[in-house]
Amino acid sequence: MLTKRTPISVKEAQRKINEIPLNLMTETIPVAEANHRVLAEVAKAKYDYPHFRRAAMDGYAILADDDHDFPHRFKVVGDVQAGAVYDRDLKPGETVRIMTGACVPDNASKVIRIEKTSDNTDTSVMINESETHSNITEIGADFKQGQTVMAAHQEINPGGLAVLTAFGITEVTVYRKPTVAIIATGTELLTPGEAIAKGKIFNSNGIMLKNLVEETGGSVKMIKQLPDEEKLIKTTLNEAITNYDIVITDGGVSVGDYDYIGDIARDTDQLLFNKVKQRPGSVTTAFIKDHSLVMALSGNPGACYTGFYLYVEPLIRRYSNLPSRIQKVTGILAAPYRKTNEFDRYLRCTFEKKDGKYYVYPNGINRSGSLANLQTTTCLGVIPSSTEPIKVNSEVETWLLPFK
Ligand SMILES: Nc1nc2c(c(=O)[nH]1)N[C@H]1C(S)=C(S)[C@@H](COP(=O)(O)OP(=O)(O)OC[C@H]3O[C@@H](n4cnc5c(N)ncnc54)[C@H](O)[C@@H]3O)O[C@H]1N2
Ligand code: MOO
Repeated sequence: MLTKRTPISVKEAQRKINEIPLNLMTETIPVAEANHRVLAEVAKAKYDYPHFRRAAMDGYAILADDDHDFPHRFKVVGDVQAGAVYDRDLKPGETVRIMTGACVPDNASKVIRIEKTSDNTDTSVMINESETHSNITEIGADFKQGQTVMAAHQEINPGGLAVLTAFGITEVTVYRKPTVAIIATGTELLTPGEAIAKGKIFNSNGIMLKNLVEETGGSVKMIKQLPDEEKLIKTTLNEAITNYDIVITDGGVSVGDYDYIGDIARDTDQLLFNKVKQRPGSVTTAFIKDHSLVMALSGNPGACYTGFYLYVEPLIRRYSNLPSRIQKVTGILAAPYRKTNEFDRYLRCTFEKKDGKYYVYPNGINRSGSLANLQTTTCLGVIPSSTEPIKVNSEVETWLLPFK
């Protein structure tokens, strides 16, 4: 259906998405499943870490009073491997043979490395010289009891999992991932595995959107591929809206005869926008229904990809109380781009960093309907609308894309 649409700026469209109030929810999950989840509460040290005086070297523990006049023969009164404890005090002239990671006797002040000893037997050892370091890691060297081991709102990584596990923590409270439905529309769409046929194409946007959502931190709960049938699209869209936080559609959002998503958006009472002053993806549309955001991206692969980064990536990150991972820098357009644009163009580019400057190169075919450069694009260069082609070496706002 053809109706007049009023385009708004990208900034305004982003503002509208950014102003959607989110009901941030948390959930408690096993630490073993928490990699890349975002901690919602601070994690504190349950005890000092390490919680016992730990040998940092394989060697012999001695008293401070015996730490002089080497070489000096010591009586070996024990053998302490990691995990074991020698729970008596050392007496003058005594030592225990001790391994890295083992608990040092309370009154010992140093561990002399094995390399500095000779004539070792089960009952005696000659210690030839002292050490400048104690070779003992004192109680609480890493963390004192009650200290913050991980601040809230951090994305947990494998190193963080180690820190939490060091305190025997088995569960953490993290932000719940937003649930996402992805609905690709188009009677031309084939499912991978089907035979290619004239006029038909594979649903290449579906797999791209699924993986973009997942690597951003969303949970894809529904994936559909629908022919342009109004009733089917409406029913499926309503089912997705009822059940999920974000519904991403692609295709069918323009003004063509079968562009039903556009029609549905125009009928809603919470339309955020249905045309944006941008290329590619000027048809990008967003509306809210039943607390769910429907983000209707263009079916054109280049526009679908760009639309995800412009609007969906920051929204998914917000569900985890985190800023977008897109890094905005000022780049230098290092190769010609001759096309002029009525709207700002988010040009798919690559970049090179030299002497602290970002040199930005338009990446091959930049048409909205082209997907040739999607694998190799690493940034978007913003080319302002103009009647004149932009000059080489102009400064351009550059968005460095995550996971690239
Ligand atoms: N008369 C007008 N025609 C068009 C306008 C306009 O303003 N007036 N806008 C053009 C612009 S700009 C764009 S962008 C496209 C947007 O179209 P839709 O978002 O409605 O998408 P479709 O028409 O369904 O598809 C466009 C293109 O993308 C291919 N496609 C669709 N889905 C997928 C998918 N899942 N995987 C891969 N490729 C897909 C589809 O086959 C088409 O080639 O409209 C212009 N037209
Ligand atoms: O709005 Mo469209 O510029 O061709 O993607």
